[in-house]
Amino acid sequence: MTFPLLPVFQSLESLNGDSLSHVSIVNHFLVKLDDSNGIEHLKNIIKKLELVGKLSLDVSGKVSLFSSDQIIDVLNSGVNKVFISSKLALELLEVGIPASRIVLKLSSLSELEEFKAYQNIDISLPSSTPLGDLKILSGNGTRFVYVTYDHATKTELVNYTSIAASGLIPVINQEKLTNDSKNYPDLLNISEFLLCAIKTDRPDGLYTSLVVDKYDHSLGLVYSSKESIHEAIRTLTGVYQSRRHGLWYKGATSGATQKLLALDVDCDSDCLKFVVEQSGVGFCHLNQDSCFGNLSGLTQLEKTLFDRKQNAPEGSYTKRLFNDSTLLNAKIKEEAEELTEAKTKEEISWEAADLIYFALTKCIQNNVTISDIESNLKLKHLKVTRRRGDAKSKFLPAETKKEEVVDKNAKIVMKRVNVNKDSEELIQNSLKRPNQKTADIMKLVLPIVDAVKKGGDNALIEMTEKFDKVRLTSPILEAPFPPELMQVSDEIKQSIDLSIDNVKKFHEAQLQSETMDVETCPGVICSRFARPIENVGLYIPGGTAVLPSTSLMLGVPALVAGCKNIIFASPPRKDGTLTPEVIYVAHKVGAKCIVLAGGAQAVAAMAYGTESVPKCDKILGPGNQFVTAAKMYIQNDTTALCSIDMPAGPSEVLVIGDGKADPDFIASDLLSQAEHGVDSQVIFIAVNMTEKELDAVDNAVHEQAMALPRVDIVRKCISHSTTLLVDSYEQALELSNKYAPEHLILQIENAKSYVSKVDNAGSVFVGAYSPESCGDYSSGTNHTLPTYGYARQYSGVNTATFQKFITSQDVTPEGLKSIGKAVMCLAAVEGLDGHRNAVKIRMEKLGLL
Ligand SMILES: NC(=O)c1ccc[n+]([C@@H]2O[C@H](COP(=O)([O-])OP(=O)(O)OC[C@H]3O[C@@H](n4cnc5c(N)ncnc54)[C@H](O)[C@@H]3O)[C@@H](O)[C@H]2O)c1
Ligand SMILES: N[C@H](CO)Cc1c[nH]c[nH+]1
Ligand SMILES: [Zn+2]
Repeated sequence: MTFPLLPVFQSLESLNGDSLSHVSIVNHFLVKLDDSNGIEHLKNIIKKLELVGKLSLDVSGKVSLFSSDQIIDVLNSGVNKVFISSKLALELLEVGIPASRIVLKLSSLSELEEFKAYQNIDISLPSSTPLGDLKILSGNGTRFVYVTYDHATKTELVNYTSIAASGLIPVINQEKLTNDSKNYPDLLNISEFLLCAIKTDRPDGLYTSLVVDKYDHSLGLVYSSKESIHEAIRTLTGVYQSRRHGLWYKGATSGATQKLLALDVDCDSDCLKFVVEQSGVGFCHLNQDSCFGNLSGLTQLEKTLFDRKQNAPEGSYTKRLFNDSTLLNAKIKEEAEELTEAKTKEEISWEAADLIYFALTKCIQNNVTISDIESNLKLKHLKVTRRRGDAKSKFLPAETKKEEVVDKNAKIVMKRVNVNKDSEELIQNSLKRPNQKTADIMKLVLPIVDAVKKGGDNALIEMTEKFDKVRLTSPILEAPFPPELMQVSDEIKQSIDLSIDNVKKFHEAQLQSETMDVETCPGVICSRFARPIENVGLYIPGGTAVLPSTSLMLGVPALVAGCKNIIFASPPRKDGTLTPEVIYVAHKVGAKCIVLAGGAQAVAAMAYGTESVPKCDKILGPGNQFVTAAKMYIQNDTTALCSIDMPAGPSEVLVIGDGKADPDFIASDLLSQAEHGVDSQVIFIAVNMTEKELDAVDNAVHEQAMALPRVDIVRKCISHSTTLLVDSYEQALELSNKYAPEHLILQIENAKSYVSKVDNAGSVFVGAYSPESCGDYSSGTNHTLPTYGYARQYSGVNTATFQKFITSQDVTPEGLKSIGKAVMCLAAVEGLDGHRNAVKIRMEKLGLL
């Protein structure tokens, strides 16, 4: 039940804090709106006066000017019910608006015929309707009797109250109502309506009354009399009837007064509910919040937090949170993540409690109360149309992200940008790599790394089952590798052998095995010598394509450098095996074992070591975003004590071509990298090319792409790839140097002469017959190269990547004579006398001072 009276405001303008105060305890109101222009104003009023769920709207006036969309909009904004004509009601019911949010404003009972199916629908009728007719209406909905008579006098009260006594709710102009008939004797007293709607079977004629706070927590049980009800409503405070002491103004002596917020009647009208705001020590005479003890749970937490905000001693953690928003936000994120990972009932409730604590601390920090939160919940509950509720893409695991629909017949074409005509912004945007979302990926990767760090082999096996869909019994394959696992055809063997030979030759040539000695001054010999890194972990990608070539690009230089333990890692196939070519290369380079795992879990296993995976000192090799993020993470974790080669992410190529270049060659080079992955990028810089020549390249790209088995990947990659038109080779190289591509292909006249102009690139392919594929496999250069613009500061993998360089010096007495005084002087400048002494002592003994 609700209060047996519905005050109506005749216009939005008449609805404000003052006009609400005398009817406030009724707690539900109706406002008339004749014009849809007022909707935005209405929304503001609901927010400002905190009327979510308390305000109903009568839009049936004159000719109704509201569309069903506008009605849905107001219902979504926190309006409780709409009083509407039967025509609009039918429209809304048909689109699925719940009947409970509609009040049919009928002009005659016959209109009800069409609503037979809605037994519970609320209706409102003019006061001219005979009471008898209203009472015999079937269905359980609320029956409102809309009293349009504006000049109500005390004499009409009899009719209104008889309506209330019949369980019907009179709708009355709020201007005719008062809560204080002592001062306004001509107006209708709200308490009269309540009194004729309630009953009691108690011999003393009192009404049982429940007292609750604004969260509906019971504070205690009391009794009301007609007089105490009048007084409570008049004074808007807690006034009851004490069975021993008569009229009881709560708090009159103790000071623990109550503000009366609302009054309600129970389902069979024999119990009242007083909603109050209690001040002072509490409701109970034992100085506790409630007669049933003190409050607990969220309300208690809210109270404690408010208290801490005012009075917390220094050193209180909650106080620290209030003062440090960065810490508080971080804790909220941390707890939210932990809740997402919790599995058991105990874990979930534990983590949820933590999250609620930190979330509520943020609320109290900003003076947001539980009641404000509840009012938002109420608003959401009142919405009749819902968002789909999908999570933002950044919070979804990569594998659950929805695939966009693509037209498989559409032309695969790179967009064109004219560097001399188009805007700088367009040019820069076309050179942006697809977003790597490192921070988001990191969130997915950290739990994986942590699990393997803590759980070792078991965690590794579990992660492999989760991400690579195969359950292994052991996560490694140890050397010597069984010959049956590395069966490859002779042709493949010869190709691998040839490639290994060339890569070996090129990397051996880079080996700095000689000690470098330099006599910087007479008697001062400085040296540098290389040592191999002892334990190296080589990651060989195997997600979208198995890349045995990467195993030789990493394994061969490791062998050349003399690394003691070469560990391979690569994701297993669904049957748990590994591609035999990778095992063959592992065998050729003398790898100690192969970790049968991919992604972040493989990186973690090699960085921290597990029961069976040896801990590595450096992890090298390309991989997808998970691999790269895990590498970035472990290199910064001092507990891993592990370095990495570089961020080698999605492959990319930049081709500079001119009108003399073969369009098929250009297209084939672009596509060879586009097929690596959807996050790869290919750029074509066309120097002085005609429209016809450009079209020829575009057509070749489309035709060749359509014939590739990985056309779907290519299509996505090409969608974020661009052809840039420039006027000169210099302009082309300037752009390329800015982009710093992993691979740079020069398909231009006199290509060789432009190599000296290259400042930033992973590897350069010179002239028409140097496709990038040669460098990927067999020419001898390394294909593990810096991507994403890191070619500005990183080199590709080379022999030195597997070495560290140690310096040494041999200073003779003559040498000390040469540099001793300079050392002493600089040590003194730095105030480091110990340093100075170490030279001074020697020089004195040598008689040099
Ligand atoms: N820059 C270079 O030198 C170079 C060389 C070769 C390859 N590449 C690049 O390496 C990349 C290889 O990527 P790939 O995916 O084919 O193979 P990958 O081996 O790097 O990654 C596959 C692994 O990712 C993990 N994974 C997949 N989905 C996951 C998820 N949702 N959450 C956590 N982990 C998940 C799985 O464990 C899987 O084993 C490509 O982008 C390619 O362009 C770069
Ligand atoms: N182009 C890749 C490096 O970005 C390497 C590779 C391996 N297999 C084929 N291509
Ligand atoms: Zn490649």
